[in-house]
This record gives sequence, C-alpha cells and structure tokens, in this order.
Amino acid sequence: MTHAAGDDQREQIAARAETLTKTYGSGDTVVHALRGVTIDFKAGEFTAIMGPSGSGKSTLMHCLAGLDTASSGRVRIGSVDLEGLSDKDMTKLRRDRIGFVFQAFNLVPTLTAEENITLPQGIAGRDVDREWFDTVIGRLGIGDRLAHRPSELSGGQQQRVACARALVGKPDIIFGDEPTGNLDSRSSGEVLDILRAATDEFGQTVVIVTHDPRAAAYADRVVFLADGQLVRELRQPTADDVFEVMKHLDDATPGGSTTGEH
Ligand SMILES: Nc1ncnc2c1ncn2[C@@H]1O[C@H](COP(=O)(O)OP(=O)(O)OP(=O)(O)O)[C@@H](O)[C@H]1O
Repeated sequence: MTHAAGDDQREQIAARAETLTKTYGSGDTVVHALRGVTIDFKAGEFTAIMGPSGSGKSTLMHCLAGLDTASSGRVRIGSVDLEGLSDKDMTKLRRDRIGFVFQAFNLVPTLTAEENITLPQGIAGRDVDREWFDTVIGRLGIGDRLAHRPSELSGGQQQRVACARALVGKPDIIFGDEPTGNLDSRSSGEVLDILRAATDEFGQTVVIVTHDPRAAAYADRVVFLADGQLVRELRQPTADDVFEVMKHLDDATPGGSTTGEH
C-alpha cells in the first residue's frame, strides 16, 4: 500500500459517498435517483447494495466507480476525492485501483478469454502475476476456455471471464453490478466464493449490486436503498434476513417510510 503512515482513519475507508444526489431530467420529468446518500465502504469488507427496481442502486455504484458524476455531493476512493480529477487521472485511478464486473462492460469480441482477462494489465504496462492468474482461473473453472473468443462461450462463462478480468489485477476495490445476474446457482456460487476470497484472503474491498438474497448473504453487510435513500443496513445477514427486509421495502410506499424499522 502506498498510503501515508499515520493516516489510519482514511486508510480504512476504501470508498465513501457523501450527501450524494443525482437528478435526471428537469421539470415534470425530473427523477431524483439519489437523494443525499452518505455511506462508507471499509477496506477489506464485502458490501451488497439492494433495493427495489429504480431505487438508485446502479446510479450509486456508477457514481462510486467514477463512471457517472453526481449532481451534488462527493465521492472518495481511498483518500482521493473524485471531484476535480482530470479525465486522465480518473482513467488512471479506475485502471489502477478499481475492478469492474459489470454486465455493460462487455468483453472484446475479437480477443480470446485469456487476452480479455489480461488486457487491463497490458494497457497499464504491468506484468500479470501468473500464480494469481492460475488461482483465479482455477477457482472460476474457466481453465479450458482460455483460448475461446467470447462468442464461443456461454453467458455464464463470459461473466466468469469478466470476473477474472476484474480480479487478476488485484485492485483495491471491486464493483460488481449484478455480477451473478446471468449465472446458474453453481456458477453464481463460484463467482461469489471468489469475491469472498478477494476480501478474506487478499484484503480487497468488494461492493456489489444484487437482487438475489442468497448472493447478498455472502456479504459482510447489506445496505438497502429505497427511492434514492439508504433505509436499512444488515450485518452478517442470512438470505432469510435479507428476504424479509426486501419484502417490506417492496411493500413500502416510495419516500423511505421504512427507515429505522426493526
Ligand atoms: N440516464 C437516465 N435518464 C433518466 N433517468 C434515469 C437514467 N438512469 C437512471 N434513471 C432513473 O433513475 C432511477 C434510479 O435508477 P437506477 O438504475 O439507479 O435504479 P436501480 O435501483 O439500479 O434499478 P434496477 O434494480 O431496476 O436496475 C430510476 O427511476 C431510473 O429510471
């Protein structure tokens, strides 16, 4: 780590959003996707973001990952404030510190699985840690697919390749927007196991958006959004705990009336 010694407080926060708002459109068609979200993501912790459709989960994750800019508020990755970063510095920060497992971040169709996985390292001019590469590939069960192009892989295999691509560079923080969305339960378990290992064994920070209570149960913490606001948080949740909260959120009228509910 390259953080200054003695800055313990900051070192422990891998990402932070502060009174983040995001508004789309204006006038009659205005949408308040985020209404003042403040949240910390501690280094080495696995967080799942949940909430009803349209509650602002993807918007929050995109703002945290520097893929979208908020209307107001601040985002910090480690000790770097994203506000005011030049495009070049933002690109470098994303490349060096952040891994993405996003469905929208497709694989390059003309490259093999292996080339896709090592592409970010190549662009950054870094050597691939072959031992770690083999570990990731082995755990994700895609060792026999490395020479294939994305069109020759199933959706689940492509998703696992995208996951491997995010992990191989050992970024400080990994963001996943429904990283198990296309997967059967076995592949889903493999992806979640390796994200869990990224935090437990390598101290990486993982933040995922998911609709699946079983996926959320892999996390140390689940935070719930409703209508652009944070309304609940569970620590060490079981799938049943998560399911119960989701049921109430789905029933609740927009406006965050479930805040503080037990
Ligand atoms: N580019 C955009 N233009 C206008 N409105 C948008 C845009 N992107 C998102 N929204 C709106 O912002 C709100 C939050 O969207 P977001 O995608 O963050 O929700 P979500 O919780 O991730 O939903 P889902 O679970 O359905 O993916 C929604 O009402 C959505 O329609």
